Amino acid sequence: MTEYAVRVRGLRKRYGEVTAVNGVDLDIRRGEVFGLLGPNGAGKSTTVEILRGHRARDAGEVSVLGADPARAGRGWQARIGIVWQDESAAEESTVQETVRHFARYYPRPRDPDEVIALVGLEEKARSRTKALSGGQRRRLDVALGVIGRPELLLLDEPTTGFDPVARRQFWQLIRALADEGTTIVLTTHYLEEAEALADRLAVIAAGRLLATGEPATLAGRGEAEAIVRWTDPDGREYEAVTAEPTALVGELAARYGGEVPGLRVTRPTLEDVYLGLIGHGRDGGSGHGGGSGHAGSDHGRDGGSGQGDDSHHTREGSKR
Ligand SMILES: Nc1ncnc2c1ncn2[C@@H]1O[C@H](COP(=O)(O)OP(=O)(O)OP(=O)(O)O)[C@@H](O)[C@H]1O
Repeated sequence: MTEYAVRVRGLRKRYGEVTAVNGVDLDIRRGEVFGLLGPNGAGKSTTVEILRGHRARDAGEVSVLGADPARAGRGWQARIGIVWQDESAAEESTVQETVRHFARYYPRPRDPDEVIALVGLEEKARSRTKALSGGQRRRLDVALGVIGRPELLLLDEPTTGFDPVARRQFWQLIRALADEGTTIVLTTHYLEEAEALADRLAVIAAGRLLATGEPATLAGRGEAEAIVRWTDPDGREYEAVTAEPTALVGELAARYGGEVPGLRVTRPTLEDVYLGLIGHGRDGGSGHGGGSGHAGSDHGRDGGSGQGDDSHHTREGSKR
């Protein structure tokens, strides 16, 4: 058994004139929760479909659970669970019948009633699937994805349409599956979901990999300086970028004789880093790389306004 559940090298896929995947490399370790982020049309679904063997590639090497998806057989397929975008059709059969039916396809399925409870559909177990709400149907999709006790679970935007409580229940389920050793690859547009679940992330745009890493350190986020904002009693807003926010807050507290008016101290969020990577950072720039930490921001470039000292880059009247 190799250390990796998924290895991809130089993956390319075109649809006519459109290059959907343009030379992507991925290494996803066994037992890892791996998030794929990227704007609409980035190539995420295409990549996941190729990993599953549902789509042929034009070039590159792909190994999933030790096999090439283009040539792997039924035994290999049974080791993989999937939750696709808009998958389930409205049916006359009930939730329970549907889950039991799918369980029969697998050699070592989970208990269908347990799975129904895991996805929070107990009260709907006897409802026809056509009577489910959009979010409930999505939960059924998740149930069908995990019923076969997969070694690798591929989830394409699994929580679209979930209410906030359902989303958190789903996160618990994913963490429980990860604790059991399931490798999980998920695409999502919810950055808080990526942050909550993923051990590592890849950001792709226009079919190319822009960055990979842990959510806390992606694209220099770990070393990024803090932004300290405050409002002068005369109403002017200030912000300073500093590696030593505590020291600056101490200086400000001394200057204002106690409470610093309108004080806020922030570090770049995953969203800041993501937007910087895909070229929609705070400066609206085209920053691909985000090596500065505040990916796409212009902090620290236009020096002081007289407030603060050389260790903090301060400017006045900034706005988000
Ligand atoms: N079956 C298809 N035929 C032609 N073009 C396609 C097909 N599927 C995807 N594409 C194109 O390939 C590109 C990548 O699409 P893909 O669905 O992989 O993106 P995505 O990152 O999953 O997007 P989203 O976040 O919107 O789901 C897009 O430009 C899309 O229009």
